Parts: sequence; structure tokens; C-alpha cells
Amino acid sequence: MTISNPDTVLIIDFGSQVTQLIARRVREAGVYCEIAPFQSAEEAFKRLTPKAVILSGSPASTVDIGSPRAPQVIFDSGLPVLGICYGEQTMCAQLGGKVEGSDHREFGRAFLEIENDCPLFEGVWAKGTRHQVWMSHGDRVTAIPPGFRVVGTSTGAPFAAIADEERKYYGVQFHPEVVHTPDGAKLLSNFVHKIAGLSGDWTMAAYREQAIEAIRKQVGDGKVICALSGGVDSSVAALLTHEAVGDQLTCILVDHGLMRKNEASEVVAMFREHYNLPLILVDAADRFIGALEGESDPEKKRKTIGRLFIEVFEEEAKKLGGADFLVQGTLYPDVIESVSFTGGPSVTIKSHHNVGGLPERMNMSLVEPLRELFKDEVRVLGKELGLPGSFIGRHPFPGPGLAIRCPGGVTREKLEILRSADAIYLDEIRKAGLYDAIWQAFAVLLPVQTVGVMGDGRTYEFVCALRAVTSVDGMTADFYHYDMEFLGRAATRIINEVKGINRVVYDVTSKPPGTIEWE
Ligand SMILES: Nc1ncnc2c1ncn2[C@@H]1O[C@H](COP(=O)(O)OP(=O)(O)OP(=O)(O)O)[C@@H](O)[C@H]1O
Ligand SMILES: O=c1[nH]c(=O)c2[nH+]cn([C@@H]3O[C@H](COP(=O)(O)O)[C@@H](O)[C@H]3O)c2[nH]1
Ligand SMILES: NC(=O)CC[C@H](N)C(=O)O
Ligand SMILES: [Mg+2]
Repeated sequence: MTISNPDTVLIIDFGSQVTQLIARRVREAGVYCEIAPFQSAEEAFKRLTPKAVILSGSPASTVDIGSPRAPQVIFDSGLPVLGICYGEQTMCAQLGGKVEGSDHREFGRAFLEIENDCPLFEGVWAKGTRHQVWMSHGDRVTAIPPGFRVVGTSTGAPFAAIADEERKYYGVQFHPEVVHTPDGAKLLSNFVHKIAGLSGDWTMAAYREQAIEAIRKQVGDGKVICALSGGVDSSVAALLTHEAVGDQLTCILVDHGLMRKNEASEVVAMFREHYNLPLILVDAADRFIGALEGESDPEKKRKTIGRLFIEVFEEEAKKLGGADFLVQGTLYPDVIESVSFTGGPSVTIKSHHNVGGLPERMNMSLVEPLRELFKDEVRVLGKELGLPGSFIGRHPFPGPGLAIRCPGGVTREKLEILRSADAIYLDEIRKAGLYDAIWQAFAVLLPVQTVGVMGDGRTYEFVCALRAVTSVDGMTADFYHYDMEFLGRAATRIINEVKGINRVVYDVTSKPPGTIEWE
């Protein structure tokens, strides 16, 4: 699906962990952008006809044979180009400069000396001043290509910022996209507005219109089903599609037996109350749990769930007389964590069921109108569409559901124990008025039994781990700092009320190094 936009910035991804933040900053500056992996950058360039290009960082080294490059068409196009870190390095390597490995590596906080005024710094940094930036590199540029001049230096990088104002090419060794470069967002804004001359009038309202247009174009008069979980992503995807193609759309909610307590019926009730959309509830619990029993490898569990989801969607489509398209609420973080770019080891962390977990062959084409967005952006779009607050504010819930919160094998009995503990935990969170302060909270049932004493008798039961995180976009997260009173209260209730759990622990791992879910 392509969102056509007159003022688009193309971000070429070489596998940096923070590429998505470049996209955020550009959109925050009111300019639409899309990220394309370097392997398909040329195709994306032709498809999007962008007005400016940004080259991301990378774990690769330009010094290595076979390391990725920006397609030549970018430099032939005459468009403004900003290279960030590896992006600067490859730009220099490609245009006649030189990059070398260095023993003065810079990771984290560094200081940039402004050697010359330049449009990138306009209104932000003046010549002769010094500013904090964030670096993460080992290689460095040792000679700049003809036409460039140096505009900023740091201890480890003599060419920490370079500019060829004639051709509108800029390169920075530091990362303007991260918050640890406090003025970084302003530099990116200068690039898209002052240098590339883009208007900055892009908003979520515009996105809504463009997405609806793009769905209409993709779907034509085909029949569409939407995988609806009741989460904010799929709800927004369903509403957009409904606005686009009306009654060509049927929504399907799969109760895979891995939902939270009463969730399936609540979602159906909530949707029927607010919307006049055909919604089918499929009971597939036996099928999912049957296939998962005895499987304890997290990736295999995820792939099994992905496969079954599609099988169910295909069967339901058949019952409806066939469907050509499947709408999913896939977001950018689902994509980035599931995809591994060869050449730039942006590695597979986990296969999100709706991306890496999908079977190779599927009868329907995917419609994923939110594939470029982050959760907080989807919430803004949801508001734009008039989605009730009760949907917008819901904590995310992963498609594979409780299965990935039961590390090891899944059984009906374990799921039941976990479901009860999770419901109590969330109830306590709501009662304490903490639901909206927390980004996501849930219980995990560990495959470990411990000894306890209850009512003077010995118990030997499971351990329940509680998780709660704060986050903006799910890409990074910190554990939520509860007061101990709260944790004690929740733990006591869980142990007293749920048979099968005799111990509760709290997970204090941030992301990274952990992930939010346990599998
Ligand atoms: N039980 C389900 N039935 C039908 N589709 C589902 C189900 N669970 C997940 N999906 C599909 O998988 C997609 C990804 O799930 P994910 O949990 O990331 O998003 P969500 O449920 O829409 O939102 P949230 O992240 O807020 O829970 C959903 O957008 C939806 O299309
Ligand atoms: O729909 C989904 N399908 C999946 O397979 C999946 N795995 C993780 N998540 C959710 O994504 C966010 C980040 O999770 P992690 O830090 O565990 O990767 C968190 O909000 C997770 O709940 C998933 N959502
Ligand atoms: N963050 C980056 O883009 C790093 C580029 C390259 N890998 C280096 O170490 O210099
Ligand atoms: Mg969900």
C-alpha cells in the first residue's frame, strides 16, 4: 500500500537501531516520510518520488567489502540528501571522500564545535559555539568529497558535520534523531523545511485522508476482511477501511483461547455498541491450544499462532464467499523487530505473529494502513477518527496473547491460572488509578514451582511474575516504579485468590536489555 503525498521524505535504512526515530522527528516537523530498507531503496525512490532523502546509520562499516551503499539514483536526482553517521560515511565513500576505521571510537555523549555557519544549524547553533550531541561510531571520515566543507568537529571526528550547500548535501557523524542530541530535532526540521523547502503541513488528518485514498486504490471493488482484536491498532485499521470501502468489509475476531478474562465478549459488545460493522466472532480455542500443547520454543509458538490465524481467516473468508484482502493493524515496531535485513544486521528479535509469523503462502493480499506508524501516532489517528477513549487508552495486547506469557509449554490449566492472576493484577491497577500512567501491564506464569506454606500446609505451586512498563512507542521501555504497598497488595490477592500460584515476583528489567513480553 502506498500513501501518495506531494511532500515525502525517503529515509533509507541501513539497519540502525534508531532509524525509526528519524521518521518520528520528520513527521513531528509536519512532513510525511517513509522508511525503506537499502535493498529496496531504489524501488521506493521511484514509487514515492520523494523531495528529499535521509541516509540512516548502520552497524555495518563502509570499509568492509560488500557493505551497503545508497543507490546512485539518489545522487543523480539532484535532491537534498542528509547522511547520518553511516549515512555520512557512505555518502563520503561514494562521492570521492575517504572513510577509515579509527581507534578513537565515540559512544554516547560528545561535544560538537561549530566551525562554520550553515543552513542545517540556522537559528540553532552559531559559529564558535559548542554543543552536546550523541555519537555511536567506530569509523570516521578522513577526507571529504569535492564540493564539501567542514562545519562541525568533535574530538573523535574531524568531519563531525559537513556540508555541500551547492548540491544541498549534508552529513553528520552524530545522531540528531535521538533525544540525547538536545537540539537534534531542530536540525532535522531545518533540513526538511529550510534546505528541502517542504511545507510542514502534514498532519494526522492528512494521513487519514491519504490512507483512505490508498486503501480504495489498493482494494478496488474487492472483498475485504479485517483481523480485529479490539486493540487500538486493529480498531483504527478497521475504521479507516470502513471509511474507505464501506460494506465491502467484514471484521473477524478470533477467540484463540489465549485472550484475557472475558475479553472476546467485551470487545464484541464494545464494537457493536459503537459501530455498525459486520463482526464475526470465531471460537478457535481448541485448535490453537491443541496445536500449542507440548511446544515450548518461543519462536515456534509464535509461528504456529501466525499460521493458525491465517488458516482461520482463510476459512472464514471462504464462508463469506471469498475475500481478496486481509486488513491488519500492523505497526512499524512489529515490522522492525521481525525483519532481519541481510547486509545490515538489524536482527530478528522476535517474530510478531502478524509479520514474521505469517506463512509464506497466503491467498489474500495484506492491507496494512498503519505499517509506518508508532503506537502513539495511531492513538492520535484514532482520536481523529472519533474512536472512543475506552479503545484508545487500552494497553497493548499481543496477538499471540497469553501463550507468550506462559514461558515453556502451554496448557489449558496454566492458561486458566494466568488469566485469573492477570485479571486481579489489572483490577488492582485500575483501583489504584494507575492504568493510564502505565503503558502496558500484565502477569506472566513462570514454569517454575516453589515451596510455600499456606494454612499450615505445604504448597508446591507456580511463580507468577508481574510486569508493568512505561514507554512512548514500545521500542524502549522502563519498568514502572510502583510503591511496595501496591505490589504487596496485588501479590497477596493473587496468591490468596488463585489456586496454583504461591509466589509473586516483580520484573524490574528495562527494554533494552529485556523486551516487554517474556517470549
Ligand atoms: N484475536 C485476534 N483476532 C483477530 N485478529 C487479531 C487478533 N489478535 C491480533 N490480531 C491482528 O493482529 C494485529 C496485530 O496485533 P496487535 O496486538 O499488535 O495489535 P492490536 O491488537 O490491534 O492493538 P494492540 O497492540 O493495542 O493490542 C492486529 O492489529 C489484528 O489485525
Ligand atoms: O500483535 C503483536 N504480536 C506479537 O507477536 C507481539 N509480540 C509482542 N508484541 C507487543 O509489542 C510490544 C513490544 O513487545 P516486545 O518488547 O516484547 O517486543 C508490546 O506491546 C508487546 O505486547 C506483539 N504484538
Ligand atoms: N551508528 C553508525 O551508523 C555507525 C557506523 C559505523 N558502523 C561505525 O561504527 O562508524
Ligand atoms: Mg493486540
